[in-house]
Amino acid sequence: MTETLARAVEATRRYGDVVALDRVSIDIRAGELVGLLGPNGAGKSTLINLFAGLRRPTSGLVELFGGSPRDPARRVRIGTTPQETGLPQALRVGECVDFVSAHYPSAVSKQALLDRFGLADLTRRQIGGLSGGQKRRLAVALAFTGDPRLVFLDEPTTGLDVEARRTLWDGVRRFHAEGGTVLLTSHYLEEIEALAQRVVVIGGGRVLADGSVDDVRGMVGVRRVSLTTPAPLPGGLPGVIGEQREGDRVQLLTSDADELVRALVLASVPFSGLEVRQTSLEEAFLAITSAAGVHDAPAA
Ligand SMILES: Nc1ncnc2c1ncn2[C@@H]1O[C@H](COP(=O)(O)OP(=O)(O)OP(=O)(O)O)[C@@H](O)[C@H]1O
Repeated sequence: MTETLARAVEATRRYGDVVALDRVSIDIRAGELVGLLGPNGAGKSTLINLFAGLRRPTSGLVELFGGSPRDPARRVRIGTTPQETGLPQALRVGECVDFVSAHYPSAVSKQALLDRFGLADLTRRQIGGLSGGQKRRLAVALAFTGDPRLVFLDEPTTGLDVEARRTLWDGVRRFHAEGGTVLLTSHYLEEIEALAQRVVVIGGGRVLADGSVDDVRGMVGVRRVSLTTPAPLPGGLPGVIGEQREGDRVQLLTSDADELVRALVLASVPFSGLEVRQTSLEEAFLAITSAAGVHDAPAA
């Protein structure tokens, strides 16, 4: 059986009256690339902090490599990039990598690391002079310095332009292809779809869905039915949970596409250009979180 690298069993974390995580159970197995998806305040960072040994659960169990996440011998085998990082402004990029490498028994090659994250040209630049996106890429690269088995990335590409985001994705994919395990949070659904094999949807401190990208889409079973009609649509169409019209083009989100199309035909709605397709992960995500009464929408 595949080894479990990180595990939460019925883990709850409170901050005063706030229940940030509510009896969460999840296993992260060796070789997985898991996307953690959820609206603001869902508990994503709290879960990473528990796994990384930065916080303790109020109740329940959290394990890293089969033991306490607070044990330095275990923590040295993980890499993390928190949501916000403070880098030493006066150091050069290369010096910063050397500084972080010195904390690990087996650091990766500096050149290879900087190449992998598109930072090789910046080795001699002072960190204070880097752009926001360059600093973010460095912060993410530093998570990989100590040759970790497991990496936690909390919104790794926030604030990056499309090209920088893709460079970073390539770096993460390479690590994963070489056997590394990754748990990443993201508000970019495109990112989760591009990188993750497994998606855990979390909302209001609870796990709402856990499966492949396709499973999560399928779980809500929502389909998008598009058609062109000049006529107004009759009321009470089966399973419709959303409707948008632009001119004569109508988009319907429905939980039962077959019944909906039958009803349109029976009502003699004059339509053309019928299309039925799977929803995006974003639509599935919104359906899951709204069904669970989690109202915060994900940031764009
Ligand atoms: N140190 C803290 N003290 C008090 N409340 C906290 C603390 N850290 C987190 N919380 C609360 O716990 C809940 C979960 O926060 P968390 O940061 O884990 O969510 P998140 O899913 O990472 O959100 P975001 O997407 O906005 O980063 C929120 O209600 C937050 O306000």
